Amino acid sequence: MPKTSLDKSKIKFLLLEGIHQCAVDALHAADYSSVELLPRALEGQELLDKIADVHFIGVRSRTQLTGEVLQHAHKLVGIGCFCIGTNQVDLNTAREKGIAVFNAPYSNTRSVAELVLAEAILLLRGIPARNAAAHRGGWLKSAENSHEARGKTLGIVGYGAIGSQLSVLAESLGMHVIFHDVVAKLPLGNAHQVDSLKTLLAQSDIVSLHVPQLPSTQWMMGAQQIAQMKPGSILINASRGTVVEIEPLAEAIKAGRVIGAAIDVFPVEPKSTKDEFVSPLRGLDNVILTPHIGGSTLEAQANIGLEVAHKLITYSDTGTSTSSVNLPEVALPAHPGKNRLLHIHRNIPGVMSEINRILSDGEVNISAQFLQTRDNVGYVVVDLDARSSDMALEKLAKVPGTIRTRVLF
Ligand SMILES: NC(=O)C1=CN([C@@H]2O[C@H](COP(=O)(O)OP(=O)(O)OC[C@H]3O[C@@H](n4cnc5c(N)ncnc54)[C@H](O)[C@@H]3O)[C@@H](O)[C@H]2O)C=CC1
Ligand SMILES: O=C(O)CCC(=O)C(=O)O
Repeated sequence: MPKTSLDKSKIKFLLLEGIHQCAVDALHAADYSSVELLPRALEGQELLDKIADVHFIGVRSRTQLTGEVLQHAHKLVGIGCFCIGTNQVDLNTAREKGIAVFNAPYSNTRSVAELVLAEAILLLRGIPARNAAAHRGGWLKSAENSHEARGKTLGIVGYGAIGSQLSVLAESLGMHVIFHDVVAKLPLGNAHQVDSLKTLLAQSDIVSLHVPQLPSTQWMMGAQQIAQMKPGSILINASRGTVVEIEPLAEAIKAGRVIGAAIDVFPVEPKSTKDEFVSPLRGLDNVILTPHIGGSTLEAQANIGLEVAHKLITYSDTGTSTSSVNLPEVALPAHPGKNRLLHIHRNIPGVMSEINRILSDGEVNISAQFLQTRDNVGYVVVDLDARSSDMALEKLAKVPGTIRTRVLF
Protein backbone atom coordinates (compact mmCIF):
# COMPACT_ATOMS: atom_id res chain seq x y z
CA MET A 1 0.00 0.00 0.00
CA PRO A 2 1.55 3.36 -1.00
CA LYS A 3 0.73 5.11 2.27
CA THR A 4 2.57 8.41 2.44
CA SER A 5 0.91 9.66 5.61
CA LEU A 6 2.72 8.91 8.84
CA ASP A 7 1.40 8.27 12.29
CA LYS A 8 1.52 11.64 14.08
CA SER A 9 4.03 10.40 16.64
CA LYS A 10 6.48 9.74 13.80
CA ILE A 11 6.20 13.19 12.24
CA LYS A 12 9.33 15.05 13.35
CA PHE A 13 9.50 18.76 14.11
CA LEU A 14 12.77 20.63 14.67
CA LEU A 15 12.42 24.14 16.12
CA LEU A 16 15.55 26.32 16.15
CA GLU A 17 16.72 29.70 17.46
CA GLY A 18 14.83 29.65 20.76
CA ILE A 19 11.33 29.59 19.33
CA HIS A 20 8.82 30.19 22.14
CA GLN A 21 7.81 27.16 24.22
CA CYS A 22 4.16 27.77 23.37
CA ALA A 23 4.90 26.45 19.86
CA VAL A 24 6.05 23.16 21.40
CA ASP A 25 2.98 23.09 23.67
CA ALA A 26 0.67 23.68 20.69
CA LEU A 27 2.31 20.83 18.73
CA HIS A 28 2.06 18.47 21.71
CA ALA A 29 -1.60 19.43 22.22
CA ALA A 30 -2.20 18.49 18.57
CA ASP A 31 -0.60 15.05 19.26
CA TYR A 32 2.73 15.78 17.58
CA SER A 33 5.05 14.34 20.21
CA SER A 34 8.35 14.34 18.29
CA VAL A 35 9.44 17.96 18.73
CA GLU A 36 13.07 19.00 19.24
CA LEU A 37 13.65 22.57 20.41
CA LEU A 38 17.14 24.08 20.13
CA PRO A 39 18.09 27.54 21.44
CA ARG A 40 20.49 28.32 18.58
CA ALA A 41 20.68 28.59 14.81
CA LEU A 42 22.19 25.74 12.81
CA GLU A 43 24.58 25.91 9.88
CA GLY A 44 26.96 23.76 7.87
CA GLN A 45 27.02 19.98 8.11
CA GLU A 46 25.02 20.00 11.35
CA LEU A 47 22.12 21.72 9.57
CA LEU A 48 22.35 19.32 6.59
CA ASP A 49 22.30 16.27 8.88
CA LYS A 50 19.40 17.55 10.97
CA ILE A 51 17.22 18.75 8.12
CA ALA A 52 17.57 15.43 6.29
CA ASP A 53 15.67 13.71 9.08
CA VAL A 54 12.71 16.02 9.82
CA HIS A 55 9.29 16.66 8.30
CA PHE A 56 8.90 20.21 9.60
CA ILE A 57 11.48 22.80 10.58
CA GLY A 58 10.97 26.10 12.42
CA VAL A 59 13.50 28.93 12.10
CA ARG A 60 13.76 32.64 12.88
CA SER A 61 16.04 34.98 10.93
CA ARG A 62 19.45 33.34 11.39
CA THR A 63 19.22 29.82 9.99
CA GLN A 64 19.74 30.02 6.23
CA LEU A 65 17.62 27.50 4.33
CA THR A 66 19.33 27.94 0.98
CA GLY A 67 18.62 25.94 -2.17
CA GLU A 68 21.59 23.72 -1.36
CA VAL A 69 20.37 23.04 2.19
CA LEU A 70 16.88 22.21 0.88
CA GLN A 71 18.35 19.64 -1.52
CA HIS A 72 19.20 17.63 1.62
CA ALA A 73 15.68 18.00 3.05
CA HIS A 74 14.38 14.73 1.65
CA LYS A 75 11.45 14.38 4.07
CA LEU A 76 10.64 18.05 4.60
CA VAL A 77 6.93 18.91 4.18
CA GLY A 78 6.83 22.39 5.68
CA ILE A 79 8.93 25.28 6.98
CA GLY A 80 7.77 27.69 9.66
CA CYS A 81 9.46 31.10 9.72
CA PHE A 82 8.69 32.21 13.27
CA CYS A 83 9.06 35.86 12.21
CA ILE A 84 7.93 38.22 9.41
CA GLY A 85 10.86 38.06 6.98
CA THR A 86 11.22 34.96 4.78
CA ASN A 87 14.41 36.02 2.98
CA GLN A 88 16.38 33.35 4.91
CA VAL A 89 14.55 30.65 2.90
CA ASP A 90 15.00 29.94 -0.80
CA LEU A 91 11.26 30.15 -1.50
CA ASN A 92 11.51 29.10 -5.15
CA THR A 93 13.45 25.94 -4.38
CA ALA A 94 11.03 25.17 -1.56
CA ARG A 95 8.06 25.56 -3.94
CA GLU A 96 9.71 23.42 -6.61
CA LYS A 97 10.22 20.71 -3.98
CA GLY A 98 6.61 21.02 -2.80
CA ILE A 99 7.65 22.32 0.64
CA ALA A 100 5.16 24.81 2.10
CA VAL A 101 6.59 27.88 3.84
CA PHE A 102 4.60 29.82 6.44
CA ASN A 103 5.42 32.91 8.51
CA ALA A 104 3.77 35.23 11.03
CA PRO A 105 3.20 38.38 9.00
CA TYR A 106 1.78 40.56 11.78
CA SER A 107 2.65 39.09 15.19
CA ASN A 108 5.67 41.31 15.87
CA THR A 109 4.56 44.39 13.90
CA ARG A 110 3.63 46.34 17.02
CA SER A 111 6.89 45.46 18.81
CA VAL A 112 8.97 46.90 15.96
CA ALA A 113 6.82 50.03 15.65
CA GLU A 114 7.01 50.74 19.41
CA LEU A 115 10.80 50.29 19.48
CA VAL A 116 11.30 52.61 16.51
CA LEU A 117 9.12 55.30 18.02
CA ALA A 118 10.98 55.07 21.34
CA GLU A 119 14.30 55.32 19.50
CA ALA A 120 13.08 58.32 17.52
CA ILE A 121 12.19 60.17 20.74
CA LEU A 122 15.49 59.27 22.44
CA LEU A 123 17.57 60.28 19.40
CA LEU A 124 15.70 63.57 18.95
CA ARG A 125 16.67 64.41 22.55
CA GLY A 126 20.27 63.24 22.11
CA ILE A 127 19.79 60.81 24.97
CA PRO A 128 22.12 57.99 23.77
CA ALA A 129 25.12 60.35 23.73
CA ARG A 130 24.18 61.95 27.08
CA ASN A 131 23.65 58.51 28.61
CA ALA A 132 27.02 57.25 27.32
CA ALA A 133 28.78 60.37 28.66
CA ALA A 134 27.14 59.99 32.08
CA HIS A 135 28.34 56.38 32.27
CA ARG A 136 31.86 57.73 31.79
CA GLY A 137 31.34 60.41 34.45
CA GLY A 138 30.33 63.20 32.04
CA TRP A 139 27.43 65.66 32.50
CA LEU A 140 26.14 66.96 29.12
CA LYS A 141 23.44 69.24 30.49
CA SER A 142 22.45 71.30 27.46
CA ALA A 143 19.61 71.66 24.96
CA GLU A 144 21.96 71.40 22.00
CA ASN A 145 20.62 68.97 19.37
CA SER A 146 17.69 68.22 21.68
CA HIS A 147 14.20 68.46 20.19
CA GLU A 148 10.58 67.58 20.88
CA ALA A 149 9.04 64.97 18.58
CA ARG A 150 5.94 67.15 18.17
CA GLY A 151 5.94 68.89 14.81
CA LYS A 152 8.91 66.95 13.41
CA THR A 153 8.67 65.10 10.09
CA LEU A 154 9.02 61.34 10.12
CA GLY A 155 9.80 59.81 6.72
CA ILE A 156 8.81 56.16 6.50
CA VAL A 157 10.30 54.05 3.69
CA GLY A 158 8.03 51.04 3.11
CA TYR A 159 4.44 51.73 4.21
CA GLY A 160 3.44 48.13 4.92
CA ALA A 161 2.30 46.57 8.18
CA ILE A 162 5.10 48.06 10.31
CA GLY A 163 5.47 51.35 8.46
CA SER A 164 1.75 52.13 8.65
CA GLN A 165 1.52 51.10 12.34
CA LEU A 166 4.46 53.42 13.09
CA SER A 167 2.70 56.17 11.14
CA VAL A 168 -0.36 56.02 13.44
CA LEU A 169 1.75 55.99 16.61
CA ALA A 170 3.90 58.91 15.40
CA GLU A 171 0.87 61.04 14.49
CA SER A 172 -0.52 60.52 17.98
CA LEU A 173 2.60 62.37 19.21
CA GLY A 174 1.91 65.24 16.83
CA MET A 175 4.53 64.28 14.25
CA HIS A 176 4.07 64.90 10.52
CA VAL A 177 4.36 61.66 8.58
CA ILE A 178 5.41 61.28 4.97
CA PHE A 179 6.17 57.98 3.30
CA HIS A 180 7.68 56.43 0.21
CA ASP A 181 6.54 53.07 -1.13
CA VAL A 182 6.82 51.39 -4.54
CA VAL A 183 3.08 50.69 -4.35
CA ALA A 184 0.35 53.36 -4.04
CA LYS A 185 -0.81 53.02 -0.41
CA LEU A 186 -3.83 54.36 1.43
CA PRO A 187 -2.35 56.95 3.83
CA LEU A 188 -3.53 56.60 7.42
CA GLY A 189 -4.47 59.74 9.34
CA ASN A 190 -2.78 62.80 7.84
CA ALA A 191 0.21 60.94 6.44
CA HIS A 192 0.95 61.44 2.77
CA GLN A 193 2.89 59.54 0.15
CA VAL A 194 5.73 61.40 -1.58
CA ASP A 195 6.85 60.80 -5.14
CA SER A 196 10.36 59.48 -4.47
CA LEU A 197 12.90 58.41 -1.89
CA LYS A 198 14.89 61.55 -2.73
CA THR A 199 11.95 63.80 -1.83
CA LEU A 200 11.42 61.93 1.43
CA LEU A 201 15.11 62.18 2.39
CA ALA A 202 15.17 65.93 1.72
CA GLN A 203 12.13 66.61 3.93
CA SER A 204 12.47 64.21 6.89
CA ASP A 205 13.89 64.94 10.33
CA ILE A 206 13.86 61.18 10.95
CA VAL A 207 14.03 58.49 8.27
CA SER A 208 12.84 55.00 9.26
CA LEU A 209 13.23 52.01 6.95
CA HIS A 210 10.61 49.24 6.77
CA VAL A 211 11.17 47.47 3.46
CA PRO A 212 11.71 43.72 2.95
CA GLN A 213 15.05 42.27 1.88
CA LEU A 214 14.83 42.21 -1.91
CA PRO A 215 17.32 42.76 -4.73
CA SER A 216 15.61 46.15 -5.24
CA THR A 217 16.10 47.22 -1.61
CA GLN A 218 19.75 46.16 -1.40
CA TRP A 219 21.88 49.15 -0.31
CA MET A 220 18.98 51.49 -1.08
CA MET A 221 20.50 53.79 1.57
CA GLY A 222 24.04 54.09 0.20
CA ALA A 223 26.47 57.04 0.24
CA GLN A 224 24.40 58.99 -2.32
CA GLN A 225 21.11 58.63 -0.41
CA ILE A 226 22.72 59.34 2.97
CA ALA A 227 24.10 62.56 1.44
CA GLN A 228 20.54 63.45 0.33
CA MET A 229 19.27 63.35 3.95
CA LYS A 230 18.39 66.68 5.53
CA PRO A 231 21.40 68.02 7.50
CA GLY A 232 20.98 67.20 11.18
CA SER A 233 18.56 64.33 10.60
CA ILE A 234 18.36 60.83 12.07
CA LEU A 235 18.32 57.36 10.45
CA ILE A 236 16.59 54.29 11.89
CA ASN A 237 16.91 50.83 10.34
CA ALA A 238 14.96 47.91 11.82
CA SER A 239 14.31 46.25 8.45
CA ARG A 240 17.21 44.23 7.06
CA GLY A 241 20.97 44.67 7.21
CA THR A 242 21.29 44.70 3.43
CA VAL A 243 19.31 47.95 3.14
CA VAL A 244 21.88 50.43 4.59
CA GLU A 245 25.55 50.77 3.71
CA ILE A 246 27.16 51.10 7.11
CA GLU A 247 30.50 52.71 6.16
CA PRO A 248 29.03 55.90 4.61
CA LEU A 249 26.53 56.09 7.49
CA ALA A 250 29.38 55.97 10.01
CA GLU A 251 31.18 58.69 8.05
CA ALA A 252 28.09 60.92 7.96
CA ILE A 253 27.61 60.51 11.72
CA LYS A 254 31.24 61.31 12.47
CA ALA A 255 30.95 64.40 10.25
CA GLY A 256 27.81 65.48 12.16
CA ARG A 257 25.62 65.54 9.02
CA VAL A 258 23.50 62.74 10.48
CA ILE A 259 23.09 63.49 14.18
CA GLY A 260 21.99 60.07 15.34
CA ALA A 261 21.00 56.58 14.27
CA ALA A 262 19.37 53.45 15.61
CA ILE A 263 20.40 50.28 13.83
CA ASP A 264 18.92 46.87 14.70
CA VAL A 265 20.01 44.87 11.65
CA PHE A 266 23.43 44.58 10.04
CA PRO A 267 25.02 43.28 6.82
CA VAL A 268 26.78 40.64 8.92
CA GLU A 269 25.20 39.62 12.22
CA PRO A 270 26.86 37.36 14.81
CA LYS A 271 25.60 33.80 14.46
CA SER A 272 25.46 33.28 18.22
CA THR A 273 25.83 35.18 21.48
CA LYS A 274 29.44 33.91 21.64
CA ASP A 275 30.54 35.63 18.40
CA GLU A 276 31.84 39.20 18.50
CA PHE A 277 29.70 41.93 16.94
CA VAL A 278 31.91 43.93 14.58
CA SER A 279 30.75 47.25 13.07
CA PRO A 280 32.17 50.70 12.18
CA LEU A 281 29.27 52.08 14.25
CA ARG A 282 30.70 50.72 17.48
CA GLY A 283 31.88 53.50 19.79
CA LEU A 284 29.68 56.23 18.27
CA ASP A 285 27.76 57.55 21.29
CA ASN A 286 24.82 58.92 19.33
CA VAL A 287 24.07 55.54 17.71
CA ILE A 288 21.74 53.03 19.34
CA LEU A 289 22.95 49.54 18.42
CA THR A 290 20.59 46.64 19.09
CA PRO A 291 21.10 42.93 18.27
CA HIS A 292 18.21 42.35 15.81
CA ILE A 293 15.60 42.46 18.55
CA GLY A 294 12.98 44.66 16.86
CA GLY A 295 10.43 41.84 17.13
CA SER A 296 11.81 40.28 20.30
CA THR A 297 9.22 40.94 22.96
CA LEU A 298 7.68 38.16 25.02
CA GLU A 299 4.25 39.13 23.69
CA ALA A 300 5.36 38.94 20.06
CA GLN A 301 7.31 35.72 20.49
CA ALA A 302 4.38 33.97 22.18
CA ASN A 303 1.97 35.16 19.48
CA ILE A 304 4.36 34.08 16.74
CA GLY A 305 4.92 30.69 18.38
CA LEU A 306 1.20 29.97 18.43
CA GLU A 307 0.42 31.41 15.01
CA VAL A 308 3.11 29.55 13.07
CA ALA A 309 2.70 26.31 15.03
CA HIS A 310 -1.02 26.33 14.17
CA LYS A 311 -0.28 26.94 10.49
CA LEU A 312 2.08 23.94 10.44
CA ILE A 313 -0.40 21.79 12.36
CA THR A 314 -3.25 22.71 10.03
CA TYR A 315 -1.15 22.01 6.95
CA SER A 316 -0.01 18.67 8.35
CA ASP A 317 -3.48 17.63 9.57
CA THR A 318 -5.67 18.83 6.70
CA GLY A 319 -3.51 20.01 3.77
CA THR A 320 -4.85 23.58 4.14
CA SER A 321 -2.14 25.88 2.79
CA THR A 322 -3.87 29.22 3.42
CA SER A 323 -1.32 32.00 3.99
CA SER A 324 1.60 29.94 2.72
CA VAL A 325 4.11 32.38 1.24
CA ASN A 326 5.21 30.07 -1.59
CA LEU A 327 2.66 27.33 -2.37
CA PRO A 328 -0.80 27.65 -3.93
CA GLU A 329 -3.26 28.58 -1.17
CA VAL A 330 -6.12 26.12 -0.63
CA ALA A 331 -8.58 26.36 2.28
CA LEU A 332 -10.02 22.91 2.88
CA PRO A 333 -13.09 21.78 4.85
CA ALA A 334 -13.01 18.76 7.17
CA HIS A 335 -13.12 15.38 5.45
CA PRO A 336 -14.95 13.05 7.87
CA GLY A 337 -15.15 9.46 6.71
CA LYS A 338 -13.08 10.16 3.59
CA ASN A 339 -9.42 9.84 2.69
CA ARG A 340 -7.73 12.95 1.35
CA LEU A 341 -5.10 12.83 -1.39
CA LEU A 342 -2.75 15.79 -1.75
CA HIS A 343 -0.91 16.13 -5.04
CA ILE A 344 1.66 18.86 -5.68
CA HIS A 345 2.85 19.00 -9.26
CA ARG A 346 4.62 21.10 -11.84
CA ASN A 347 2.11 23.42 -13.49
CA ILE A 348 2.70 22.18 -17.04
CA PRO A 349 0.25 21.22 -19.80
CA GLY A 350 -1.16 17.72 -19.52
CA VAL A 351 -0.85 17.18 -15.76
CA MET A 352 -4.46 18.09 -14.90
CA SER A 353 -5.92 16.13 -17.79
CA GLU A 354 -3.96 13.06 -16.66
CA ILE A 355 -5.10 13.53 -13.03
CA ASN A 356 -8.72 13.92 -14.16
CA ARG A 357 -8.42 10.85 -16.38
CA ILE A 358 -7.29 8.80 -13.36
CA LEU A 359 -10.01 10.22 -11.12
CA SER A 360 -12.75 9.63 -13.69
CA ASP A 361 -12.10 5.88 -13.47
CA GLY A 362 -15.43 4.28 -12.51
CA GLU A 363 -13.88 2.69 -9.40
CA VAL A 364 -12.88 6.03 -7.84
CA ASN A 365 -15.65 7.63 -5.83
CA ILE A 366 -14.76 11.31 -5.31
CA SER A 367 -16.62 13.50 -2.80
CA ALA A 368 -14.65 16.73 -3.29
CA GLN A 369 -11.87 18.13 -5.44
CA PHE A 370 -9.86 21.37 -5.10
CA LEU A 371 -7.24 22.92 -7.36
CA GLN A 372 -5.06 25.99 -7.06
CA THR A 373 -1.90 27.03 -8.91
CA ARG A 374 0.88 29.47 -8.12
CA ASP A 375 3.67 30.28 -10.55
CA ASN A 376 5.10 26.97 -11.73
CA VAL A 377 3.33 24.73 -9.21
CA GLY A 378 -0.18 23.27 -8.91
CA TYR A 379 -1.87 21.79 -5.83
CA VAL A 380 -4.74 19.33 -6.20
CA VAL A 381 -6.67 17.92 -3.24
CA VAL A 382 -9.12 15.07 -3.63
CA ASP A 383 -11.43 13.60 -0.96
CA LEU A 384 -12.56 10.10 -1.80
CA ASP A 385 -13.74 6.76 -0.43
CA ALA A 386 -11.10 4.91 1.57
CA ARG A 387 -11.44 1.80 -0.58
CA SER A 388 -10.29 3.61 -3.75
CA SER A 389 -7.68 5.96 -2.27
CA ASP A 390 -4.67 3.61 -2.35
CA MET A 391 -5.25 2.76 -5.99
CA ALA A 392 -5.77 6.43 -6.93
CA LEU A 393 -2.71 7.53 -4.98
CA GLU A 394 -0.53 4.95 -6.66
CA LYS A 395 -1.62 6.19 -10.09
CA LEU A 396 -1.42 9.89 -9.19
CA ALA A 397 2.13 9.48 -7.87
CA LYS A 398 3.17 8.26 -11.34
CA VAL A 399 1.72 11.22 -13.25
CA PRO A 400 4.64 12.97 -15.05
CA GLY A 401 5.30 16.31 -13.33
CA THR A 402 4.36 15.02 -9.86
CA ILE A 403 6.46 16.69 -7.13
CA ARG A 404 4.95 15.25 -3.97
CA THR A 405 1.93 13.25 -2.79
CA ARG A 406 0.46 12.74 0.66
CA VAL A 407 -2.62 10.94 1.92
CA LEU A 408 -4.52 11.94 5.04
CA PHE A 409 -6.88 9.53 6.76
N1 LIG B 1 14.12 44.06 13.16
C1 LIG B 1 13.27 43.07 13.33
O1 LIG B 1 13.34 42.32 14.29
C2 LIG B 1 12.18 42.90 12.34
C3 LIG B 1 12.39 43.24 11.02
N2 LIG B 1 11.37 43.09 10.12
C4 LIG B 1 11.62 43.47 8.73
O2 LIG B 1 10.72 44.52 8.38
C5 LIG B 1 10.28 44.29 7.05
C6 LIG B 1 8.98 44.99 6.81
O3 LIG B 1 7.96 44.34 7.53
P1 LIG B 1 6.41 44.59 7.21
O4 LIG B 1 6.08 46.02 7.38
O5 LIG B 1 5.64 43.60 7.98
O6 LIG B 1 6.39 44.20 5.67
P2 LIG B 1 5.26 44.56 4.60
O7 LIG B 1 5.45 43.58 3.50
O8 LIG B 1 3.94 44.66 5.26
O9 LIG B 1 5.68 46.01 4.09
C7 LIG B 1 6.81 46.27 3.30
C8 LIG B 1 6.51 47.49 2.45
O10 LIG B 1 7.69 47.86 1.74
C9 LIG B 1 7.31 48.26 0.44
N3 LIG B 1 8.46 48.20 -0.45
C10 LIG B 1 9.01 47.12 -1.05
N4 LIG B 1 10.08 47.50 -1.79
C11 LIG B 1 10.20 48.83 -1.64
C12 LIG B 1 11.12 49.79 -2.15
N5 LIG B 1 12.12 49.46 -2.95
N6 LIG B 1 10.93 51.09 -1.81
C13 LIG B 1 9.90 51.45 -1.00
N7 LIG B 1 9.00 50.59 -0.49
C14 LIG B 1 9.17 49.29 -0.81
C15 LIG B 1 6.19 47.29 0.07
O11 LIG B 1 5.41 47.77 -1.00
C16 LIG B 1 5.42 47.23 1.39
O12 LIG B 1 4.43 48.22 1.48
C17 LIG B 1 10.22 42.75 6.95
O13 LIG B 1 10.31 42.32 5.61
C18 LIG B 1 11.41 42.32 7.76
O14 LIG B 1 12.52 42.18 6.92
C19 LIG B 1 10.14 42.60 10.49
C20 LIG B 1 9.91 42.26 11.79
C21 LIG B 1 10.93 42.31 12.82
O1 LIG C 1 12.91 37.28 15.63
C1 LIG C 1 13.76 37.16 14.77
O2 LIG C 1 14.72 36.40 14.87
C2 LIG C 1 13.68 37.94 13.48
C3 LIG C 1 12.64 39.00 13.47
C4 LIG C 1 12.57 39.55 12.11
O3 LIG C 1 13.49 40.12 11.61
C5 LIG C 1 11.35 39.34 11.32
O4 LIG C 1 10.28 39.04 11.91
O5 LIG C 1 11.41 39.47 10.09
